[in-house]
Amino acid sequence: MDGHTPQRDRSAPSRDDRPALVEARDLWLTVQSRPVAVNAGWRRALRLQRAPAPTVGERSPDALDIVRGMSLAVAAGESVGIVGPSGSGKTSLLMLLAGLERPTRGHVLVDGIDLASLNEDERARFRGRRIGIVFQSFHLIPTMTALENVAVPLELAGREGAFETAEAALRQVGLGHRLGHLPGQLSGGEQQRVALARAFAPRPALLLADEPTGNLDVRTGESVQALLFELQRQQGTALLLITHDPALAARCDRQLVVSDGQLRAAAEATA
Ligand SMILES: Nc1ncnc2c1ncn2[C@@H]1O[C@H](COP(=O)(O)OP(=O)(O)OP(=O)(O)O)[C@@H](O)[C@H]1O
Repeated sequence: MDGHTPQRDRSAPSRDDRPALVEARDLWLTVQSRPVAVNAGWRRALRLQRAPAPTVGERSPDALDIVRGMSLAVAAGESVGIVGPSGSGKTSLLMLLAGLERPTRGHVLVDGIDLASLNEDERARFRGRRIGIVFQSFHLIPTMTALENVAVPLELAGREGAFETAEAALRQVGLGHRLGHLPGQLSGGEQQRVALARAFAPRPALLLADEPTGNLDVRTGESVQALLFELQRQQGTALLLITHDPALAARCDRQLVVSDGQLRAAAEATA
């Protein structure tokens, strides 16, 4: 890893005393509530004064804590449903766990690796090998066929036989007959199946799913859910599933609730 030795820490137990696959320790994410940079022309036109930059270590008066001390441990193969009101910080948590957002404070360990100990390229490579992500709006590359959408990330991760693996993954999600079609030629449910094939093809240890059926009608959503849990169980993947649907969250081994930037067990949240 570029001569860089990531920190390994396997000491932290998850709730059932197995070493945690994912461990988030007291995560905070603070953003500025005002735009940081306003074009100088607009600034003059609007007669805005440049806000004085806070000195290092000083908290800006515009700081907004959108994640406020979240801690979490997920064991290998475990599924966790995360619910909570809109704007409470669910997607922000997922971005932190994926290493796509850097915590202002706290640490994320996946498979014993502290994501902060990796540089950006190493984090991207680590994600490519160990973490799959499924978004509500599919996030497929529109100019690539279904097969390319699954195969290219495998190739980029240096996998041998990327196209064969991708084809097998697409057959597994029932799309063996649509390999050469572009996302725009596929229905929403089919596009999400491609996204599932792409996420599971590298056999990740962790799958992060953000409202994976939020853009689908009820029937299509149910078939995508069934497929998601089938692949998760088959591969023994840990799953962190964000949803507004309590019935979908209830299909997971346990549920957590995000509220106002904090994370609680579902039972605590209703008590
Ligand atoms: N980069 C950012 N800059 C400023 N505010 C942000 C940023 N990212 C998220 N937020 C704010 O943080 C809060 C939490 O957002 P987040 O997307 O995590 O909520 P959520 O629980 O996933 O919501 P939803 O269920 O509607 O998707 C929101 O108020 C959002 O506007």
